[in-house]
Amino acid sequence: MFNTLDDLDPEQRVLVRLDLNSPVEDGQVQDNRRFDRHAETVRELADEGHRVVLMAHQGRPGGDDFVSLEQHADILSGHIDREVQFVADTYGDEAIEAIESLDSGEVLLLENVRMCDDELPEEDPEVKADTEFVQTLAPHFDAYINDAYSAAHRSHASLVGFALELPAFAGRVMESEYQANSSIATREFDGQVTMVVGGTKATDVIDVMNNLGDKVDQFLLGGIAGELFLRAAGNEVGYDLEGMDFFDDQWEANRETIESLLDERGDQIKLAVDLAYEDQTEERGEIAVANITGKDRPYLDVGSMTVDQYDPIIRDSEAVFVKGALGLFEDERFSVGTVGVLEAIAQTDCFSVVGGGDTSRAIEMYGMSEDDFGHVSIAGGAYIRALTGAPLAGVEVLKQD
Ligand SMILES: Nc1ncnc2c1ncn2[C@@H]1O[C@H](COP(=O)(O)OP(=O)(O)OP(=O)(O)O)[C@@H](O)[C@H]1O
Ligand SMILES: O=C(O)[C@H](O)COP(=O)(O)O
Repeated sequence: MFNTLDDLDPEQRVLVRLDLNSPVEDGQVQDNRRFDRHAETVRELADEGHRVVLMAHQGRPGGDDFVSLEQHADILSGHIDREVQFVADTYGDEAIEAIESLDSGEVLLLENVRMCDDELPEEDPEVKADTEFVQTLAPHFDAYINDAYSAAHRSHASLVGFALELPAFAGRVMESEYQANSSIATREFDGQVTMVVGGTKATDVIDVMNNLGDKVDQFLLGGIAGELFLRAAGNEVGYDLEGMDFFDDQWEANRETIESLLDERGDQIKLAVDLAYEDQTEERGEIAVANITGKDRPYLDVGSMTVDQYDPIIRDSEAVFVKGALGLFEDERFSVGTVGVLEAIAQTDCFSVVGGGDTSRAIEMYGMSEDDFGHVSIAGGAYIRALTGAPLAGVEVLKQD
């Protein structure tokens, strides 16, 4: 399929693309699971005595989180227990000097690749390979390693250009993410396959249903997306109240598609039977969907009866995939749905993949162990594409014929 670190010659000068894109609060880069995961690849390369040069991005130009990678070097250093040098340059003289001064087993992080003009426009790999950025850096290396699975849906220079100029390899994160996340599209399961879909984006849920309808036996819905399906089924939910902008635009754009999905795949689609809200005393209240008569409050989670209905379906499944949260789990009062399904998955020995940048955070937040899941993805946009079988530009260029 593609070459991995097992195929790398000894003592190489390696250029490694990671995805260290992180939340930034008041200018402070927040440590997160991406550092921990990529640490495995970086540690292995350094332990093997390669000269390790890392590339990554942070934020998008113009955004508050578009910052230097200096803090990332410190955070990563803590995860691999060795120094990560940093140079505030990507392919200028300063960067080249730092690269050329590296010794065996040393690690250097270059500046945010999105600060280079050549990085961002989405173009074909051949065009990216021909940029000054790639043409200047590539001759200083023996091999290119892409570990940035979660950014691999972007056809940017650091993700697709170097693979055409240097022998290319998949890092450990790339390998494991690719195998797990593509499995629903590529693998046959003996028993029932269940997909838990929620979150805020109706189009993600629609894409998954359109592409995987024949592979998945049951879709268990929740979240904002689930409310839109409930509304299409004739319930008085899924409306924006003052100050909200979750529903109206999505309803207008997706109403017909949702209605036809309910018509065509109604047997496979399980909707919430009750929902949770914040009551007058700021506690969690619950109401059966059948008893909702007015558009008077936002719903923030699926209810406990819904969790009771979803739980046995999960326990009877051979494989369970999760995309998107069933409620606003960041607030403990509205974590019941998301945590309920995750606990059911953790307690069974089904094959499972939990993804979505936000959703997988619930595992750590509520004290569950990643070891109880088959795979917990660190990808967002790349995960939904992989689920639906869409190719990822950064993976395609790694593939061997
Ligand atoms: N009823 C709800 N009201 C408000 N927010 C909700 C509700 N249900 C789910 N959410 C929010 O949805 C978010 C997850 O949605 P999203 O569609 O972004 O899914 P994801 O797949 O985890 O993330 P991403 O696609 O960004 O990687 C959670 O942070 C959760 O708070
Ligand atoms: O955080 C992510 O999902 C990836 O790093 C991709 O970032 P992007 O959406 O800014 O390209």
